[in-house]
Amino acid sequence: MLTITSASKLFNPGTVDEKVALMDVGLHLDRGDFVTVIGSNGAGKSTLMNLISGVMKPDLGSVSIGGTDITVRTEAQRSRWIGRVFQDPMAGTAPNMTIEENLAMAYNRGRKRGLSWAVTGRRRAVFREQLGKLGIGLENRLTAKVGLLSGGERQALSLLMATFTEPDILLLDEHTAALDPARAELITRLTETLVREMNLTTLMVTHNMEQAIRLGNRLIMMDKGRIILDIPAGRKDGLTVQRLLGEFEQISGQKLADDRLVLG
Ligand SMILES: Nc1ncnc2c1ncn2[C@@H]1O[C@H](COP(=O)(O)OP(=O)(O)OP(=O)(O)O)[C@@H](O)[C@H]1O
Repeated sequence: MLTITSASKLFNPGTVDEKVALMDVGLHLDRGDFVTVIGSNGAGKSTLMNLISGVMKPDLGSVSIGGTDITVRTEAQRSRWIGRVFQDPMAGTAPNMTIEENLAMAYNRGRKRGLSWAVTGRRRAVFREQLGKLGIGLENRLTAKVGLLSGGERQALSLLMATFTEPDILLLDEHTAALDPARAELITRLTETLVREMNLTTLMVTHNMEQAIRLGNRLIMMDKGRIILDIPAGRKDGLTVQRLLGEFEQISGQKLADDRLVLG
């Protein structure tokens, strides 16, 4: 479903600020794979997500979805295939628009320009049904401005909007990190349900190692722009944070110096 081939990305090349964000990264996800991504600060996780979503292009290498090379396509052109939820609950939704207007926008994502964002009676029924799945009462607040929702409610809506059109790839960029533990757990459960029901091919960046172990069928660890560990479904069972830290030390020859990652 998703194939990244030999992707490299360098920032500020040839200057004192040169940073290797990705170095010769190869990754293939089959349809329905749910891959969690961990790694220390600056490991290249966000850059990887940005290359897939089209926010930036690799200096070398390629990205393809479903066999189509999308390396040079813009972010807007890719939006029909890709749904993304960011860490910041404010990022995925338009605060001055109502819940139903936001959903109409998500519904039209990647479709022909000029289509109306009008909320028809039929669409409203679909929106109500979809929102009902979240189980937090948003289906009764269709005309509420999104700016009035709590962070957790907004993130639940962002998640629904990102998955609404059953994208080929779902990118979750530390999407529970800014929430309190109870809301984070709610969003995690919703994520699991939506991914499972739609069999979505998913890449989820998280700083929470427990979460990375518990969720999904595969785990990758990044360090200094490379994928240094790729743990497939069978080997994930029985994995512990301690063992993961041990593997990191063994491969990189150093202790993991990122408290946020170690402590979760
Ligand atoms: N726009 C940019 N300009 C210059 N350097 C950048 C830019 N974006 C990222 N970098 C650098 O590239 C490297 C990888 O950054 P990236 O944000 O992908 O890491 P990350 O794994 O997401 O880190 P974190 O967990 O801290 O968010 C880092 O050294 C970072 O400083």
